[in-house]
Amino acid sequence: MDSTTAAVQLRGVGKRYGPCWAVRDLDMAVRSGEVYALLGRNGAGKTTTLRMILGLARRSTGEIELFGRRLEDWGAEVYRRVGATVETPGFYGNLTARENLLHNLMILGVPEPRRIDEVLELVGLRQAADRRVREFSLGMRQRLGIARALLHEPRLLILDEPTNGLDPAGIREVRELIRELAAERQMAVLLSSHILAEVEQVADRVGILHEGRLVEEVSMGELRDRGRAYVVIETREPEAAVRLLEERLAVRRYTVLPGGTLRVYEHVDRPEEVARVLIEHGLPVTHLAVQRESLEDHFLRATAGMGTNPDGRSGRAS
Ligand SMILES: Nc1ncnc2c1ncn2[C@@H]1O[C@H](COP(=O)(O)OP(=O)(O)OP(=O)(O)O)[C@@H](O)[C@H]1O
Repeated sequence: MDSTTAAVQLRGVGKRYGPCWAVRDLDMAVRSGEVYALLGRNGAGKTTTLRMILGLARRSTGEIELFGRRLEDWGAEVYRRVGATVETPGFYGNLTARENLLHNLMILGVPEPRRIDEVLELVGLRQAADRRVREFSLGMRQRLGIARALLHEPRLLILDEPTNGLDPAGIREVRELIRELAAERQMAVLLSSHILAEVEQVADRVGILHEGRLVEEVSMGELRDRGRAYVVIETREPEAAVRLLEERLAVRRYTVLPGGTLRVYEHVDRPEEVARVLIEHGLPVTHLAVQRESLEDHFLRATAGMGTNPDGRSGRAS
């Protein structure tokens, strides 16, 4: 595999259950050293996508390649390269963490018990190695699940909702672990989540999945560096404000959000000019500031058809 080959590549992948498409026309790729998050509401098709990649669900259309080779052309050895927490069985509560992992090592046919200490260290559970799993908190179990997925040193890690049910400290630990695996071990990490704030902090790239389709792909680096700036204006008379800005400042690119908040994608370097025009004409402005588009903006626009106000009125930016 050369450095440009994706760890996982999907082309036109779809899954139909009866008349309904759970996933449709999905094109995406994850490379080594990259954390890619599939973000979507419940039922968007995230788990179905991960299951197809793992060969747990048969796809209806398209091609999936792992490390440059079609999924069908791989034998069982592909599972030496892939670790996952999708549909994995639970742990034996009356066994210790170490005993559980030893059991998994035997199933995997990896004759290296040393590896258990390494992965427990990696996920921060070394001290708890000899405690019974039934005494573990949810966060510890989640990390133990990731440890199990790492036992055979996979190059691609697939995590379904890895921070589900964790408290803030647990979320941070799992997030740091994921970042470390990608940055320091050059692993490709593909995860699913419905929690925007989480994804924003862990992913390099985010694919927004909505009703089975990938509606937008956002690079977090780009978003941080060059997020599109706009002037946000709150006024009780948004329609009048729009008319004024069109007339006086020749504003063309704007959006009126449901609720009346106005976003103007021009004059971001001169917001005082915008304020002056509105105030001079007696328009009551309660808030005016320059902001940048966040992942939340992208998500809302991509999944809720945001960009037009309830009357469908908007400028070119929407
Ligand atoms: N075995 C199945 N039979 C029929 N429909 C299914 C099956 N599995 C999933 N679906 C449907 O496919 C769609 C996508 O489900 P999927 O579980 O992939 O979504 P998700 O984004 O992972 O959501 P969640 O976070 O709620 O699991 C849903 O409408 C779901 O009802």
